[in-house]
Amino acid sequence: MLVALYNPTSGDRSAKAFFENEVIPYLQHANKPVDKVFATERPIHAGEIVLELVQTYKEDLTVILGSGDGTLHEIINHLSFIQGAGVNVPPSKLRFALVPCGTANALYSSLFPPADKSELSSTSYRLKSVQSFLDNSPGIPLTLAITTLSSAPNVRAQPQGKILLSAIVSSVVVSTSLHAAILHDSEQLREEMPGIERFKVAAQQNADKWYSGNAKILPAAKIGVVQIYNPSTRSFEDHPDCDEFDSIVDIGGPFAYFLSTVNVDRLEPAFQITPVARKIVPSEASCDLMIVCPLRDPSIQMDSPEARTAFTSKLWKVLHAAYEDGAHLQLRYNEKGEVVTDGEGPTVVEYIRCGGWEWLPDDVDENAHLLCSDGTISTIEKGGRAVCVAATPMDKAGFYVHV
Ligand SMILES: Nc1ncnc2c1ncn2[C@@H]1O[C@H](COP(=O)(O)OP(=O)(O)OP(=O)(O)O)[C@@H](O)[C@H]1O
Repeated sequence: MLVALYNPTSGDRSAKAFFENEVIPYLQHANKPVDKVFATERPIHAGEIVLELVQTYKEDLTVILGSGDGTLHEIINHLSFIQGAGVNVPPSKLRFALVPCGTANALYSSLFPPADKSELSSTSYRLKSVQSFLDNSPGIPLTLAITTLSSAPNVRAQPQGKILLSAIVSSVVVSTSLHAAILHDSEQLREEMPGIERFKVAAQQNADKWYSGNAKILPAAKIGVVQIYNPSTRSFEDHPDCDEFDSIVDIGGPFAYFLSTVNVDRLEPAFQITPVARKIVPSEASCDLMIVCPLRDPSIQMDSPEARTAFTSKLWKVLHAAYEDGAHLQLRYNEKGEVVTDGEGPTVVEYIRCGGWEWLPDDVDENAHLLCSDGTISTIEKGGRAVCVAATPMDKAGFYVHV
């Protein structure tokens, strides 16, 4: 069963025209006509359509999906939680050929890195995953990041307790701190600013915020240690705080940036925030974690309003460098705390490869309670925490993308 499914409201709303004029005729010419075409009519609809198809056609289903990352996120979550509690990834393989129709298309542009900006709008570029499907590529399984939000321990102890755990499955990004704050605030601005300028305004609103909490970094199962990227050798090493007796790494805040990805090295075609993710391919399900802790800056001794203001320009340097082929990993502090591209000073960014992580926001810092999962914002309860774990797809199950 071959179906085309598109979200007509994704990105610049051109999915319908692109499917009618390009995708469907292309498949027809290749002697693989689609059996059915679906357009989503509302949020969650994509998940409902695919669930019904999976129940009927099981293994024998390929979806040509025209959307951004958000629609894929909805499908994955709808299928994963259909039994109410716990994660229940579909028991069979579900195959997708992706057609980028969204605003950012993080997954597509990571799997098919564009040579330059002009390539993004070319039909042949947008049909690369469809072409892989036609070429009978087996597809690659998506690693899933499963994030569980839990209540405070005292709430958990109450006998009449309500639902205490909720989980979200991501195939692109899970973040807290600045990235989550920008996604949260930009959503509130959507009405008055429909274009991408709302992200810039949200970034300005949050420019000098730090986020208080603690993180525990967990090793991937087979490697058994947390790994940290060394930009000098351009390779991963065992994290120095990790040994055979304690494989968990504790990182104390405050944090300016805390973002983890699976499957992708970028969140937009040029914004390579976890650039090593696809250069050094992980050998098992792992998250690539990009952290900026301002107190690594030798010129900052303590958290103060002046220190936060002074740090803003350094954080922008990091984020701008991510647009230059992921050059932020090479940035270091000199003795004066200036951000430089040479020397032996501490790296501005900590780039970690791990099996997962736990985020414990400080009760008093409301901003640290926001969590972004593929663009969806959740709030961690006071006293609660978020635990994110990368999951290995089983042999004959999971979500596959033609690449
Ligand atoms: N017919 C519809 N009307 C309104 N919203 C819809 C409809 N169909 C789907 N949606 C919603 O649109 C949201 C955004 O879709 P999608 O992620 O595909 O595009 P995008 O946000 O432009 O791209 P990206 O995630 O790559 O930035 C989805 O989360 C879904 O809930």
